[in-house]
Amino acid sequence: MTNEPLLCISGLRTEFGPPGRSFAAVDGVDLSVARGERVAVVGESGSGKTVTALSVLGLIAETGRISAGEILFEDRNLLKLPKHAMRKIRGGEISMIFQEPMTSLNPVFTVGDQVIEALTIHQGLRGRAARARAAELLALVRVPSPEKRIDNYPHELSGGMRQRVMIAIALSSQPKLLIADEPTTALDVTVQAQILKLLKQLQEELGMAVLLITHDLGVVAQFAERVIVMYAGKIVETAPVLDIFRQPQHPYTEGLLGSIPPLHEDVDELRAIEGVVPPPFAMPAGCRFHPRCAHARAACTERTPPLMPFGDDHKAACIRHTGYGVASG
Ligand SMILES: Nc1ncnc2c1ncn2[C@@H]1O[C@H](COP(=O)(O)OP(=O)(O)OP(=O)(O)O)[C@@H](O)[C@H]1O
Repeated sequence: MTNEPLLCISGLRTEFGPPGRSFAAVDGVDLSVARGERVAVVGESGSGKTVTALSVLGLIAETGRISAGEILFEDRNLLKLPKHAMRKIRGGEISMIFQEPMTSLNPVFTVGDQVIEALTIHQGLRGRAARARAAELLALVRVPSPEKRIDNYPHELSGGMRQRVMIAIALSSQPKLLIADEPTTALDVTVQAQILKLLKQLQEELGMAVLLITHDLGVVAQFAERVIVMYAGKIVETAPVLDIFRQPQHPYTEGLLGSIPPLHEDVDELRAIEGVVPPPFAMPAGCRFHPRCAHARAACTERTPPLMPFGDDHKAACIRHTGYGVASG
């Protein structure tokens, strides 16, 4: 990994709903990914992880819009690019994989056809050269007997194999950044671990950066170098992966850690955080986590805490450690 930024998001605000009655699903997010870095964005359902990723990819639904912020990819501001230039970057320099490989693959074409189609679009490859490269890509993602598997239809493959094919398609353009949104959630635990291991190996072999989105801190531990914790449309903590597990600073991060099942213990009940993420149209004032937070005081209901430093590359948006004194924003 180098420290040179590849993706740099600042002040991102993404809204949905009609003008005048819109609400922000992502509100003031600053996030960067360095070349060759593995970053995970973690948070419960509804915290704005997917909307952040879709904002980068220029794939926000028509009912939504990016109303503030900048998204720099290398030296290009993606929010200012013409549509055709953005289409070239998406699936090209920035690739993505999603949760459900069965719905992403077309059931009426062989997996080979689908890898070849991606190679034709992004690399201009056709015919025998495209087929040979498709087989190479299947081998790269460790699909056994790629020469045979290339002629299989998606339903002839297991869920894990289908996700490998999706990864092969995503890699066909030799992306600089791979965005993986819950790539292992639909898979059983053993296959999940294999896919995460594969993604990590590929990231190291190919040197691309990976932004992985997950609600699962177990996945974060297996994969990430740096972690971004999101809650209710905002980043509440960001730190190197070990710091997140050893010295979490935000009560929300502590809550997420409390809901990981211990590896070698039988537990009757996981300590999930009580309550749910508020919907974007009903955000509480002040710290958005305060209604669910055991440490909340009056100050927490009044002002939104900014991200404050807690050591090298470690920031959290909580005023608990300041004696509830420092709050701005
Ligand atoms: N097209 C849309 N129209 C209206 N609201 C939306 C739209 N897409 C997302 N939202 C809202 O934005 C908020 C953030 O959603 P997002 O999908 O980013 O959360 P997430 O953290 O990725 O959770 P999940 O893991 O469930 O996808 C949610 O409250 C969601 O309902």
